[in-house]
Amino acid sequence: MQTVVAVDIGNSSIKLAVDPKAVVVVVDASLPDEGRAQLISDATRDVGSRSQWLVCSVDKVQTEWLEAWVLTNRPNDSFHLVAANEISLASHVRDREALGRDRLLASWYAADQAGDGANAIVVDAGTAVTIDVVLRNEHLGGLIFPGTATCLSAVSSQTDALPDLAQQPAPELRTEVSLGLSTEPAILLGVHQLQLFGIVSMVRSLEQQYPDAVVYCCGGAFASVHALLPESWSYRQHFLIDAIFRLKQSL
Ligand SMILES: Nc1ncnc2c1ncn2[C@@H]1O[C@H](COP(=O)(O)OP(=O)(O)OP(=O)(O)O)[C@@H](O)[C@H]1O
Ligand SMILES: CC(C)(CO)[C@@H](O)C(=O)NCCC(=O)O
Repeated sequence: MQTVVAVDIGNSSIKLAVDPKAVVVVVDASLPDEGRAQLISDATRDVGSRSQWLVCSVDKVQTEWLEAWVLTNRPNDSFHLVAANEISLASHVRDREALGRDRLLASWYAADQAGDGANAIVVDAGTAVTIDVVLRNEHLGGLIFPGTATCLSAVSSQTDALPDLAQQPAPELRTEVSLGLSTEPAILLGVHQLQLFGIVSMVRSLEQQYPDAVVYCCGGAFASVHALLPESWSYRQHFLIDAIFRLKQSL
């Protein structure tokens, strides 16, 4: 059987897996070309030729780079970019092509996982955070706002005194709001708690409006805080990768 390499290209990382049960390899998009190429080459070393790369992307430059890498290094493979019309979920958004492919795919998969036409809310906390609502198998629309690292860089570039802490590790968070005792912890706690508590309160409001919605959370920013999410929410670290393997079954 043909191997599928599932690839999720975001603005901060390329994630790929060669099997639904395989470890997902996360390649930092800011690495130099050789570094990214090495990680991708290692991850696909044992994959047979004539594999199909099934790619969901929101970053054109990374996509063109990866496609060129596959063409040069694995010329017998095929490279398929998931198109909006391959995702069978109606959406109320005005321009379906402009809707992030990751949002459309995650919404379709959330509805699939919730099952039986159940309502779903999907939160993807990456470079940008997105929250999308699916009601009775229709995507209603969503929200987009800057993610943690994006906020940390922005608050530094827009001020004179604040350092850029985008590369700093996440502080330990609790269910109550904690205070910082100097500038750096004040910024880190402020931004990380803004993300966590902002997401929780907006999604709780959506849950009131759309009762019985199943909530799915994914994206890099949940890596260190998913234990603090409401218990009924489902944290699925690599939701988009799972969605690509599921989509393959319906193509
Ligand atoms: N261990 C961590 N703890 C907290 N936040 C993290 C951690 N690792 C990554 N992040 C955050 O997650 C972001 C990257 O997440 P991810 O790789 O899911 O983004 P992406 O899919 O490339 O972005 P997008 O889909 O928005 O284009 C980083 O910008 C950073 O804010
Ligand atoms: C918001 C991001 C960056 C999140 O990955 C992506 O979904 C995107 O580039 N969206 C395009 C705009 C939109 O979804 O309306």
